[in-house]
Amino acid sequence: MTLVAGVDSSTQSCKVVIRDAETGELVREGRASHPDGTEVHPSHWWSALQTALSDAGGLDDVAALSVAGQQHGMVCLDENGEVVREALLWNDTRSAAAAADLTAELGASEWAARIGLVPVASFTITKLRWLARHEPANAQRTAAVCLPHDWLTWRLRGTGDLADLVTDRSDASGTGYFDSVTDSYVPDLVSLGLGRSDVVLPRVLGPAEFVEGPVRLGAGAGDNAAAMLGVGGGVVVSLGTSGVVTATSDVRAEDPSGIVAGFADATGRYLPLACTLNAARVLDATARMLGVDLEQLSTLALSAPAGAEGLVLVPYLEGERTPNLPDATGALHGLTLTNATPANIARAAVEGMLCGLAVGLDALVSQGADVSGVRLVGGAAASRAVREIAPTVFGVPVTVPAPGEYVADGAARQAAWTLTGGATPPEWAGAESTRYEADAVASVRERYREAAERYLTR
Ligand SMILES: Nc1ncnc2c1ncn2[C@@H]1O[C@H](COP(=O)(O)OP(=O)(O)O)[C@@H](O)[C@H]1O
Ligand SMILES: O=C(CO)[C@@H](O)[C@H](O)COP(=O)(O)O
Repeated sequence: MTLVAGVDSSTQSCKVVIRDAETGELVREGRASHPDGTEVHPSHWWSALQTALSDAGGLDDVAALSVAGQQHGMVCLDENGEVVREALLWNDTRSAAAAADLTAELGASEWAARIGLVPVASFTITKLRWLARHEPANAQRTAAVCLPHDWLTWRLRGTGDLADLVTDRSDASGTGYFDSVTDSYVPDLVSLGLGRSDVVLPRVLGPAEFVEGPVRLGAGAGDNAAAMLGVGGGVVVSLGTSGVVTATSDVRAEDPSGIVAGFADATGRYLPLACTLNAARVLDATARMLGVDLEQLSTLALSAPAGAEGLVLVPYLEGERTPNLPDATGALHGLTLTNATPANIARAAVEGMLCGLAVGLDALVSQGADVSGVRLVGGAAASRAVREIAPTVFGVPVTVPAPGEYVADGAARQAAWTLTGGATPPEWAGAESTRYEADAVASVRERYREAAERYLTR
């Protein structure tokens, strides 16, 4: 049996799956936690990867490996390959003013037309602008810029040579300085961010291309592109730290409102995507607030009626990206003496988180996506309340693949692709799915829309 490994270096943890390259059957797996925070030294990802790999039984019998990871994080390296400063992650909003400036400088329509994105604080280019403005010595010392998954692939490769940095088209398309139609970096946009363009950027490998390391190393991917490869297509809603709605397309999305980002996928196509900053952690915070665990939160939420008797939770706990409100805070609206119960609060948290994602689904539809059903993945898809309430908010049937690590699975499938070559990835049997159907409750979204317009800033 030939084995392949897939890695998901995500915001909260590192997961490794080892699968049979031919059938996709899961052979073993491992995981390790990442530290909290939106500013993290990449060495933590490296030690978590080592732990997760050893937890998964190591790589001695593995033929190929690909790393998928959280998108957009800014990893700056000096000319010796040392990390210049802690990486700023996708959910670090300190570059919000830089994003607004960059958008104003070219105009939203030109950004959308040139690279399919309108800058928001998540994208790497805004972090480079922040660095140039606030830490000019670090900006000056930066000899190479890469993304979390690129850096891990490079460390695995082990040469220490900046010229050996590689990436893939899906993650490059989220930087803000890569054109996924011509598949090339845009030097004037690198300059617009960093103030200069004479930095090393990772070479962009094709979907089945590889480089040599301790094992064959695939190009890797952004986590959302890898999840799409892992579940095998459709409209995917992922409820991890971020809430993400994605589909696959033959054309790049160019949305001047910036709600839909025109990313690339991991197969040579495109991945229109809308992303919120507030998903699974809204439930973590609500459970903490109510003094219950996640299982009890789910039970409480399902014991309350749809609409939580008028309670609406607007979940902007980390600020928000969709809509672009980096300084907004969350709020609980509609409290009365009768509806102020733990059950209603739990229900409002689940509904509020899902309503935030439904805004993204609407935006995908307005970009031409056919949303007749969604596939639910990510940590919070393990919640029964989330699975059962999702169709009432989204208004379409929801299928939930068997619990698994779909980002790491997509990376493993890419690793297998490096062994088979060809235009398409190897066919692996899809996971068993459970389908959830329920009538849409339109009033939940209507009341959320009204509440979401009212928020306090930090
Ligand atoms: N049963 C559950 N109910 C609700 N949330 C859950 C449950 N199990 C895990 N989670 C949440 O899922 C999140 C981790 O999901 P994951 O997709 O791994 O995130 P990320 O990819 O951003 O690191 C955590 O916030 C965790 O609390
Ligand atoms: O910023 C985005 C997508 O644009 C996020 O989806 C990140 O890629 C982080 O993903 P998770 O760690 O939450 O899965």
